[in-house]
Amino acid sequence: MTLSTSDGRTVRVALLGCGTVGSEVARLLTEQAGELAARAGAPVELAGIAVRRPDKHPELPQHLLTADAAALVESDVDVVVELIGGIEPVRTWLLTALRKGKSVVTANKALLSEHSGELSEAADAGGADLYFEASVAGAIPLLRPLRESLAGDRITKVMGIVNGTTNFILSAMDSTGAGYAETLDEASRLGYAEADPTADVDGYDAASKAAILASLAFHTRVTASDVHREGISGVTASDIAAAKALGRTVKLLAICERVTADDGTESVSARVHPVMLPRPHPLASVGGAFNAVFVEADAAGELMFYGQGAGGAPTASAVLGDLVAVARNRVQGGHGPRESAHANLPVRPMGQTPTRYHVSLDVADKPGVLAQVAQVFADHGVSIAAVRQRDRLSMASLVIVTHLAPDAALEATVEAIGKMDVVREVVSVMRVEGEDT
Ligand SMILES: NC(=O)C1=CN([C@@H]2O[C@H](COP(=O)(O)OP(=O)(O)OC[C@H]3O[C@@H](n4cnc5c(N)ncnc54)[C@H](O)[C@@H]3O)[C@@H](O)[C@H]2O)C=CC1
Ligand SMILES: N[C@@H](CC=O)C(=O)O
Ligand code: NA
Repeated sequence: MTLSTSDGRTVRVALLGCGTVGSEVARLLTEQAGELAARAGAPVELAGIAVRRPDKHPELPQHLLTADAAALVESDVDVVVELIGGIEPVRTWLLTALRKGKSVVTANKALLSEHSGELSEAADAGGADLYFEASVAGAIPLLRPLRESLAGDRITKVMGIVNGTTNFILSAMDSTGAGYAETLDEASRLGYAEADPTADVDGYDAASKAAILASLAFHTRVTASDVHREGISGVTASDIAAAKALGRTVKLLAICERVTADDGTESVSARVHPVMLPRPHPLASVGGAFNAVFVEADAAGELMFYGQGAGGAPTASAVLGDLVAVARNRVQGGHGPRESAHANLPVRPMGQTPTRYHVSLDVADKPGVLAQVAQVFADHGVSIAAVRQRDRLSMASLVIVTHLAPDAALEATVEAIGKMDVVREVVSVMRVEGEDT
C-alpha cells in the first residue's frame, strides 16, 4: 500500500476554526487516524489548528494551536480545511491556498454562494481541489451526487428543506406550539444555528445553499443575490393554524427550477420562502434539524436525500469525506471535478416565476362576496383551484388555493383583495406546493 503522497510526504492538514464543526473534525481526524490513512492511501496529519483565542482551548494539543490562520495557510500544508465561516478574511486565505496548489475543503456556504467563481478559478490556476459537501445539507451526500453521479442527466428541479434551525423552529411551532424565541435559543445551544442566527431565520443561509444547488444542478453560476429570499420571521401563529385547518404544515423550502418558456428558452429560478405543504407530502414529515431534498432529473426521475443537515458531528462527517477525497487525489495524482458553468442560463426574476398561493380571508357574510373576491383573481389572470367557505356570525372565512400563476400576479391579487370593503382581514397568505386539498 502507498503510504505517502506523490512527493513522498504525509497529507498535512491545516484546520481553520475549531468550534461546533471544527472540534468534531479534529476529534475524528485523531480518533480515526489509522482508518483514514488506509482509505486515503497516506497518513492524514493535523499540522495546525487556527482559532480566534488559543487560550480558550485547553482541550486541544497546544503545540498545534495558533491564532495566526494566514501563517498556517502559508506553512508547509497540503490541504486547508476551513470551518470559520463568513467572507473575509477567509476568502483571501482560501484564494491564497488554492493558487499555491493547496486543496481546500470548506463548509462555508456564505462564501461559496458569492465567490465560487473566483475560488474555482484559483483552484484551476493552482491545480488544487475545492470540495464543499458540508456546505449544503450537512451530513447528507448531496453535492457529490449532483456534481458526479447525475453529471450525465438533465436536472429539472431541486427542492427541499436545507436549513436545520428554521425547520427545528417550525416543527416545534407546529407540534407543541412552542414560542419562536425560546426554540431559536435551543437551536443555538444545540449547535445548529449560525453564529448570527438571523442568517437562519431570515433565510440567508438557505438562500446561499439554494445558490450552490442551482449552480451545480443547472451548470450555471447562481449567486445568493440571484435567489429570491424570504425567511420565517413573518410566519405567524395564524399561518400555522390556517395550515393545520387545511391538513397542511409550513416549511421553509429552497426551490431551484429549470423553467422553460413557451418559445423553448430556458432559465433558472431559485427561491427560498415558507411554503404550505399537505401533511402526506414527504417533506411535511421532516422534523427537527433534519434536512430533505428532492431532485428531479429527466432520466433518473425523482430522487430524495434525507438526513442530519446541521450539528457538529453530522457536518464533520461530510468534511471528513471530502478530506479523504482530496487526500486520495494527492496520493494518486488526480483531481476532483472542476466547476461546470457551461450552460450559463439566465436567472428568472421571482415575479415571473410560476407559483401557487393559499389565501385565508375573513369577509363579510353577505350574498355575492365570494363572487366579488373570485372576480379579483380573474382580473389578475389567476385561476382558482379550490375554495372553502365557513360561516361565523356576521363573518365568513374564505380559504382559496390558486393554480400556478406568475408570482407578481398573485402578489398583486392579494394586494387588491386586501383593499376590498367586504374583506375584513387577510388572515394568511402563503405559497403552496404539493397536490391541492
Ligand atoms: N454548525 C453547523 O451545523 C454547520 C456549520 N456550517 C458552517 O461551518 C462553518 C463553521 O461553523 P461552526 O463550527 O458552527 O462555527 P463556530 O462559531 O462554532 O466556530 C467557528 C470557529 O472559527 C474560529 N475563528 C473565528 N474567527 C477566526 C479567525 N479570524 N482566525 C482563526 N479562527 C477563527 C473560532 O475560534 C471558532 O473555533 C461555518 O461556515 C458554518 O456556516 C455548515 C454546516 C453545518
Ligand atoms: N445554520 C445551519 C447549519 C447548517 O448548514 C442550519 O441550521 O441548517
Ligand atoms: Na451535504
